[in-house]
Amino acid sequence: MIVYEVAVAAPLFGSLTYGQPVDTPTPLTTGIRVLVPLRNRSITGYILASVSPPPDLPYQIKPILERLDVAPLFPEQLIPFFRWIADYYHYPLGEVIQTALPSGLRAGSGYEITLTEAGHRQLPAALNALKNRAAWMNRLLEKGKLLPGTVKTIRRKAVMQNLLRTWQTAGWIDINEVILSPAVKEKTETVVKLNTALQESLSRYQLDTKDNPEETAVTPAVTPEGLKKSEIKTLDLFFCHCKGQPLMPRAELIRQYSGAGKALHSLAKSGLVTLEEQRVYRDPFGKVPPFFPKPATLTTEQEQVISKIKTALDIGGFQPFLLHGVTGCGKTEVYLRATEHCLACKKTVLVLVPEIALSSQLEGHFYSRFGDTLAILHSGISIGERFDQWQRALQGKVRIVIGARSAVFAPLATPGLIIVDEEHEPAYKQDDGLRYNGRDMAVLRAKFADCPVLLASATPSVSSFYHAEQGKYHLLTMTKRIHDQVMPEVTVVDLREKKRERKNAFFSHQLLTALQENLEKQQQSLLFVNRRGYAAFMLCQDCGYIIQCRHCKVSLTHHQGDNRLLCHYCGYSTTPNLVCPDCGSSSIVGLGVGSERIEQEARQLFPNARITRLDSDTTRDRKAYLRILDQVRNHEVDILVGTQMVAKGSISLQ
Ligand SMILES: Nc1ncnc2c1ncn2[C@@H]1O[C@H](COP(=O)(O)OP(=O)(O)OP(=O)(O)O)[C@@H](O)[C@H]1O
Repeated sequence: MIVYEVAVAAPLFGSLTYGQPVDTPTPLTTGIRVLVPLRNRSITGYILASVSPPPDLPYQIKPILERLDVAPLFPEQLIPFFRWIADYYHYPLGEVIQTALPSGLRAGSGYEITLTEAGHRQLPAALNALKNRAAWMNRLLEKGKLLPGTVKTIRRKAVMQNLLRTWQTAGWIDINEVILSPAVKEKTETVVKLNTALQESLSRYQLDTKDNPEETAVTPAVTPEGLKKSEIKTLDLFFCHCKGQPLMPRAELIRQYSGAGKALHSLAKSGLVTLEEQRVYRDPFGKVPPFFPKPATLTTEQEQVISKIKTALDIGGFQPFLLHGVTGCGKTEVYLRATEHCLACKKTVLVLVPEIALSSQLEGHFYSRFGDTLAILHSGISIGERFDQWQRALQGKVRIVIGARSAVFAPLATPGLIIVDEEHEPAYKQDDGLRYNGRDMAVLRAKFADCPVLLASATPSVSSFYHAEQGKYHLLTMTKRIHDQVMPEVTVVDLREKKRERKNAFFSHQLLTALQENLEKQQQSLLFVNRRGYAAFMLCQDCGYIIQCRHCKVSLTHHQGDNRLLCHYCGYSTTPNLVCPDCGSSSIVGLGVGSERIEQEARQLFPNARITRLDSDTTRDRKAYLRILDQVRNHEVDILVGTQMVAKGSISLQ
């Protein structure tokens, strides 16, 4: 008998043992999801291994209820990594795996209620006798069925559960367990495929149009006899737009010519084309990232550092490096050359960035150098896109994965190099659920994958620097900026001085003059504020109470655009029109400054300037972020106001 070690997605430490599903004779593979019984529920589990059952078990092994995947969702090599994390962070193993996988993959079970023959006859009378009749009861009578979503809500109340049980015992309803499908599914599209004869015609057509580029229509030799005008036009479009490929998406043809749908249907009927469903990957790039050329030469420091990393890659094995390089010394080029070397050795590369803003910049660099052999994994892309990117990495269709901290779980079987950019960033720490540190997990993953790991920063974290000093990490140093650029001049202005003479509380004279000069010279300016929102906190003017989050007890930030007070810690929000919970006064004012406020003030001070704000409020999705970057690049912005997103080197001003 085959039995499996299964990690269930429930707060249980360790794993459980289940038997082969009753109706599936073939053995199951490691890394797939299954539905298993646990107490009185069915939940998702992940197969970790097939094991032989110990003899004389004092209990009976329950069989797996259902296999949920055909192919594994993660490579087997990741399992020891998951086990280590579960052990180290004292977190249930199945939930570690659940955290690692892209969201939307969770399947589960629910209950469906159907009305029986007896129920049809007797329930109406029983309902008439009820004092309060709920809406779902009428629906059950009308439709004869209640779906899992509704049943879940009804069963939340114990009294309703009892009522349902009574009806079930009376034989009026059946309550059946059903499998709920996961939120994300593979996306497919219909593609049109030419038959063999038309494929030959396509090759001839290409030869003809090569000699005679004016030729656009399908030649008579190509066109089979007796076709309708619409069919000829559709084939014509196919030949012109298929880029030499014998298949193209049906939707694209319909976009070009609305009659193509009907024509393709009849062409398929006569066997000239076939219509097939094909898997497509949702495009997270939205648009092609900007191109960054490869520098002709490397600086001496870059050469020295790259040579050390290349040696480590050639020798193989786990080697942690800490690259301490001043800002603008060309660390990105080090990543790119190391990646190039790693790919040449037929290995894969994992690159971690602390936040989405930075990932776009790096993506551009990697995309320029390596094309679309690259997957991106972070919360800035939709769950569907993330699922697709995960699948591409898993199936070996990409060789490089770039992403935020959760990308440390990327399903690359054997990464040859792991890079952690801005390794000091606190954003690598996950603050809820599995509270892991992405940077530390990257080092650990490299240890499991037996490959070098490169942590890089202009301001390394104290712990990494200490490890380097202790000789645990190899320290690589870059002290010179590219083209010997000087560091920017920094002036500290005490805003308390000459407070009364200033036009605005937040802008010093020096800042106003510098902004005015930049505008006159048609140069761009960047205003960094380390906090989003309008007012950093709300103060009761009568008793001095500061409005706090009811869950976290941190001060709430006023967001004027959304007209809400928001907790930046847990996301709790409330109306700004409130009275002081301490003294009941309604004189509450917003104090402290956020990016929204600075943007508003800057607009008042410089009404003719083009001002844009870049923070997580204005860039809720990645496309909005890329749009603002484009505006800055195209000099459509004079003053850019933003939070730490703007301070990360991904913005180059003119
Ligand atoms: N060998 C080189 N020759 C010419 N230009 C280079 C070279 N290497 C890098 N650059 C350019 O120098 C600039 C700064 O490099 P990069 O952004 O990689 O610095 P960094 O060390 O990553 O800085 P930060 O710490 O701010 O992220 C970029 O515009 C990059 O294209």
